Amino acid sequence: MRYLTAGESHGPQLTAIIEGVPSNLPFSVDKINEQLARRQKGHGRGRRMQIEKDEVKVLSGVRHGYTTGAPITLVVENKDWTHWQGIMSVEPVEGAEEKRRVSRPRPGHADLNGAIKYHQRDMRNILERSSARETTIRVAVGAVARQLLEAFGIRVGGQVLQIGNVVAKRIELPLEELIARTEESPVRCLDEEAAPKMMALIDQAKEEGDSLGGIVEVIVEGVPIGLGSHVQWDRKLDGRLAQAVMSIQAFKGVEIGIGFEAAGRPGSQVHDEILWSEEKGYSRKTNRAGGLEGGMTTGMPIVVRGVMKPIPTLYKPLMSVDIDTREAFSASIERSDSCAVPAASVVAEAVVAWEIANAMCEKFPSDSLDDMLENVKQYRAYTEKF
Ligand SMILES: Cc1cc2nc3c(=O)[nH]c(=O)nc-3n(C[C@H](O)[C@H](O)[C@H](O)COP(=O)(O)O)c2cc1C
Ligand SMILES: C=C(O[C@@H]1CC(C(=O)O)=C[C@@H](OP(=O)(O)O)[C@H]1O)C(=O)O
Repeated sequence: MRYLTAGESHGPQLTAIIEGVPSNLPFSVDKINEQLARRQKGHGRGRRMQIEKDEVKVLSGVRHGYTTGAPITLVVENKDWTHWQGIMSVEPVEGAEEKRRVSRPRPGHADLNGAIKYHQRDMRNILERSSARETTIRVAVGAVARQLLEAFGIRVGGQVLQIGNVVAKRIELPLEELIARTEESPVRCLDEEAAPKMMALIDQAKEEGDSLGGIVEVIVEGVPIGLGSHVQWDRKLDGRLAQAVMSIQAFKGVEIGIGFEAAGRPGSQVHDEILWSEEKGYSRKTNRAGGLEGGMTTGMPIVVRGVMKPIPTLYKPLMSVDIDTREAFSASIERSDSCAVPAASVVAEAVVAWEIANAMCEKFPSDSLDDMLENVKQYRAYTEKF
């Protein structure tokens, strides 16, 4: 499978075309909207989230509730566009190019590098596309991937493990329960002591005109052994997951399993001993590898974490240089999120779901769900007996 997204933050809509989704997959628009709504929640978001109410339109590739195998087109409209029509107009509009022109690059954003690279003197032409508004449509794409994974009993959940300097206890629960409980938390955190502290810290940062980042974790359960491959660098599933998570706006680090902690531990406390039983076949005593060895799934839960930097737009302004005058200025802003870690955890789940669904389609014949179900069933029986 593959997909592309298009659309600007304040343009009329975001669009994705997904190619290669197996035919005959039961397809629910409501399930996509559920994921879009999850992404819009979370303590610390700015005024834009009060304007938007993200809902998907499906324009192709689905008929009478099932995929047909043809490319699927997803669209989410930007409600804010009504306020930006002239400024974002495709056709020239008199005077509009000067209105909301951006000549002052924001530190921590794509503005300056993009302007230089693409020969733009109005940095709006960069920021409109680099904005994390684009994560909306990636969550919609991920929601399609989730529906494919569901057909094989593969579930994806996640939690927030850190916001600013508040570190949560990592609580292990059956995945269904974890998914239900994180929905109840405005910061998507299961640690009941840490969650209120995270919220208070976000409020404090907002008051002080500052911003916060954090750590999110994604867990995938029910994956067969052997997705991905050790034979070529770009087929290694751990590498592909890292790229997917790192591609989320503001993500600066990724780890799988115990990740960075492995550096300080002796090997005896890193590697997972192999077990075999009549009922389960092969498994691991522990899951420090986070479900991946040699670029392939081990059949244990996949555990991926990502670090999000603090939001770069600050009400407490940082210094920059105006590209017209080359004079220093201190940035002024109208609105921004103070913390988007809870929202980003939903985005991380979506991009991970996509990579796993894609790996499933590579491993098994995937023109139709019928082919795929049959093959996965046979393969699972084979791995249990191996
Ligand atoms: C869900 C989400 C919401 C974000 N909201 C904002 C925001 O309101 N203001 C802002 O300056 N950056 C925001 N960002 C981060 C920027 O989009 C990102 O830092 C920027 O595009 C530069 O890219 P880089 O940090 O990946 O290098 C958000 C990121 C995510 C994932
Ligand atoms: C719109 C979304 O996030 C936006 C991401 C973003 C950025 O610079 O990345 C900046 C803000 O947009 P605006 O400048 O319009 O207030 C966020 O609201 C969204 O998540 O749907």
